[in-house]
Amino acid sequence: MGEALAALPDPVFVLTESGRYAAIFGGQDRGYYHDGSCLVDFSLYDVLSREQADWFLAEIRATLAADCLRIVEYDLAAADVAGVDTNHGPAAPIRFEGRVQPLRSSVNGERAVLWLASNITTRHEIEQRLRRLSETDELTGVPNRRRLMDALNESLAKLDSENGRIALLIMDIDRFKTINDRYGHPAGDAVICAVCSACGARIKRRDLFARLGGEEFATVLYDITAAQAFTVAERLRETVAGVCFEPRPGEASQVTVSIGVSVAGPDRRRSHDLLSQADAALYAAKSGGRNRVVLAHECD
Ligand SMILES: Nc1nc2c(ncn2[C@@H]2O[C@H](COP(=O)(O)OP(=O)(O)OP(=O)(O)O)[C@@H](O)[C@H]2O)c(=O)[nH]1
Repeated sequence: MGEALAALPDPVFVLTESGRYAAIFGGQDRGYYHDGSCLVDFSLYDVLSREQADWFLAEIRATLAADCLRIVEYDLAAADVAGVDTNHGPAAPIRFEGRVQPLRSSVNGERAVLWLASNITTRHEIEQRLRRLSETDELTGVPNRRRLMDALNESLAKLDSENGRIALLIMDIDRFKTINDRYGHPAGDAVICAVCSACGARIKRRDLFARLGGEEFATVLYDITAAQAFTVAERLRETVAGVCFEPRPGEASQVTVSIGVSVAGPDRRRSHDLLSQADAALYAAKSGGRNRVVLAHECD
């Protein structure tokens, strides 16, 4: 039986309620795991940083309290664990999936869990790459509509109703169809990319600039008043107007944008409302002559 447990591909730890390694089985593949057998009889606090040990202990206790299997994910490098031989096993941090199961009988007089640690680094990297791809606009490399909506919904959910200060800018290139018609679709694409990089460079790191699709973009500005949001939108409008592109060799051209601005407040906390207000303001900017910024409240 002991031989069968030792042959398990993934390492299995018996960890007690006080955070002691009571036993370790399996995890034989040195290409995938380090040898953790030296940890037996040590406490999590002997071999890990306080922060990491606190996290493991909290998970052990949460599993004992829930009295059922729990699945957790975490990063851990051999270098983070005192006593483990870092020469035999992966050098980089490993992404682990921990399957944590309460044990029915006590171990050394304590309640304990079985902690099965599986190396999911490759799967995790693929998941991260797919997530990045699903949130990125293919043409420009900036965040796409999905990423913008997720960020907007997340921040609106956290917004304090008293001090709600998030602005949404929707920006559309003026008479973009004429660029495509006159110079061709690839030149139109180049203009879209130029607008993205010019605007992306003008907003703060904490804010988000995204391409909604076609020649339409959106910006979420955090912790900002309506007047400040209007100023940022004006700055973006001027920035785009100052961008020179060369649709044909030796031929310089410029584009302008119209921008609608809406601001989250106690009565405007749903992303749908913010979007439709900013859209209405954008429409007002277009019909007011284009190359301008309109604040939603002006067209209420
Ligand atoms: N090159 C390029 N063109 C696109 C892309 N997506 C949408 N378009 C074009 O963008 C143009 C948008 O035209 P309209 O919606 O009529 O608007 P507009 O000409 O910008 O006029 P206003 O918005 O009223 O100022 C259409 O010709 C679309 O084919 C894209 O990814 N690349």
